[in-house]
Amino acid sequence: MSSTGTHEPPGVTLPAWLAGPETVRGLSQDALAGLAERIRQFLIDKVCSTGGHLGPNLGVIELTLALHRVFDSPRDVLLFDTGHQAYVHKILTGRQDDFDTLRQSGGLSGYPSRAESGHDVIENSHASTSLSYADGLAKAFAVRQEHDRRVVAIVGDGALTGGMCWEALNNIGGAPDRPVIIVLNDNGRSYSPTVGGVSAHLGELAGLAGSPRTHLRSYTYDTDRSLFESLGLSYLGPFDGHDTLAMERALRRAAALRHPVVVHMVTTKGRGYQPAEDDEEDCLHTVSVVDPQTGRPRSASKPTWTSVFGHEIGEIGAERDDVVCITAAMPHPTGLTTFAARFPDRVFDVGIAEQHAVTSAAGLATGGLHPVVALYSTFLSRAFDQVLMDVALHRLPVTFVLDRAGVTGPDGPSHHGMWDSSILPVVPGLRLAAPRDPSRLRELLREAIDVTDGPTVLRYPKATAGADIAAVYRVGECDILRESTEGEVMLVAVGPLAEPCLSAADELAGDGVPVTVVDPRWIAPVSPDLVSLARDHRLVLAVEDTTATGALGARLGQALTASGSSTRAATFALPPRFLPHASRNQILQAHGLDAAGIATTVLKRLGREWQTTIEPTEEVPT
Ligand SMILES: Cc1ncc(C[n+]2csc(CCOP(=O)(O)OP(=O)(O)O)c2C)c(N)n1
Ligand SMILES: CC(=O)[C@@H](O)[C@H](O)COP(=O)(O)O
Ligand SMILES: [Mg+2]
Repeated sequence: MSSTGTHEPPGVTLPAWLAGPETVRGLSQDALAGLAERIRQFLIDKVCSTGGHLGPNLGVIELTLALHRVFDSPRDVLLFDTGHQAYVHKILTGRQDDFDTLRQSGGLSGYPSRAESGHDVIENSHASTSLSYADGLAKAFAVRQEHDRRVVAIVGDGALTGGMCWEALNNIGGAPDRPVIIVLNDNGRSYSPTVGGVSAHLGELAGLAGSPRTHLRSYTYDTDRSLFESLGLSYLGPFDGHDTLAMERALRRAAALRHPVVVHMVTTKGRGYQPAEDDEEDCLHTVSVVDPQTGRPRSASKPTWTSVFGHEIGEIGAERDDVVCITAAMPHPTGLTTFAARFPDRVFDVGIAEQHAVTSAAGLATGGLHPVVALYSTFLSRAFDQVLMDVALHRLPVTFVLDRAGVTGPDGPSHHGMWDSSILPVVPGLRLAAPRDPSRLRELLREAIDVTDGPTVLRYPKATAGADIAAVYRVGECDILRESTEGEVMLVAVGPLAEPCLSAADELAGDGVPVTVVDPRWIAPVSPDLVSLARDHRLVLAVEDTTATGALGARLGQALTASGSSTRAATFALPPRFLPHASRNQILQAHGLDAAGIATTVLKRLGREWQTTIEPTEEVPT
């Protein structure tokens, strides 16, 4: 019985015989259509219960069936770009029974996973990589003389706005005898409608420039040259991406060419599920646990770090007409919707193109503006050189706002934003801040946009934004959140981990261990005030939601040693390895970054094996 008193329909099941790709190759067209519809209902039922990428996967049901009927995975290699649209591929490769565990600790990954299946290749969820993998695999098969193996990349129109795709196309098009089959899944959207000249060109090819590609113009590719043909590839299409038979014929034609080829499939994101098709924002790109009747969350969401940023940048935009914003195809997920609505001429969506976003921001700053580049932490990694050389070398005032910093959770190892705090501090002149609460986010954002001689960075997690935590007093840039006069232990609380650090300090005080808790606010470069505060303590532990390698604790230890201090400083952070998916709190607890774990670690570091009275929660596989 559901909370609304109605009877929830029994879970949708799939035929038990659907155990591998070979099981769909003999189906009649009618049976295929029936199976596609059952898969559609299965996805709606399961993903509304677990959360995940609903819209993208509903749009590739018929396409994935056609792929597995024409190609012989895993001998032929199917490469899913970004990988968020590989649920149907997982169903067709024997994993239908695991969907109740989707994106959960120890359960099915939301992306391809080599550990799950030999049919899976690209694990990372970072867009625009599939064509480069395809280029490399095609070269490998040529060198190894495995000429019967086909390389098939499935790339979205959004991913195709990423620069790596064009670097790969340059190579693929330059090798006419090295076949690569590129299946373009064109639904006209990234999250929002895909932007730029590439999208407009695809719209022309599909016959409907600039609008959702729901109908096809008859297009004979011989008459007009597509961009792809200009690069040396063949182009087939456009085809109806929901007509399995038409796509099978197209894919067989493509394979028979024995030449690099783009097969243009026009699909509808969220196909067959009205709440997704009607969702203007992003066609239910990613859903939390939602009501399958409406596609909407069952309970109201609480203010998040993203929403705090989104409101404040809107206020700043009204005060500072030199502030402009850049997004890499993610205006809503990064909180820029309000700013875009209020200042439509001062927000730029550059497509899934983070490297370009950063250097375009350098151009904006050179032109006298103060750009704010809003990205997910994990995606900034691919634009490190642009931050270092195009922004910092020129001492340009660009502010980066990194959402999803630290442990993200269900999206797994390629999404945890656990590298920025170690990579960015090597950039000369760059200043990195980690707000502990909404008030500090607003305060630090304003401090950042007031910096005129170099890059500034803010980082915060994918989480609800907790209550404000007042400082007892401030020393330079550092906030003293709790003071102990005995100078035994100092916790350096980085960002939102201030809250568990204070809880741990309360527990330790009860164990007779006095603890000072300091929030540095700016975590790079290391503040002299922080070094001075640390020198007055015997043990200093920096508690950080990031990889331990090169984190603040390590840099603080270096500074203390350089100052001749005997104070021991250490980092207490995540292990320097890829962490599998689970919830954010499960992962933080599993690595001791909750109050119980922090208290226990302090006692161990002090050589006192006392157990705290806070019971650590259950262990989860890490
Ligand atoms: C480098 C990078 N930047 C941003 C993202 C976030 N992201 C995930 S899916 C997506 C949109 C992908 O659009 P498309 O390739 O057209 O696939 P669709 O969802 O339409 O099937 C974006 C921007 C990402 N995964 N990788
Ligand atoms: C595949 C991808 O990169 C995004 O769709 C991501 O999964 C979204 O993450 P959030 O749900 O945290 O916005
Ligand atoms: Mg798309």
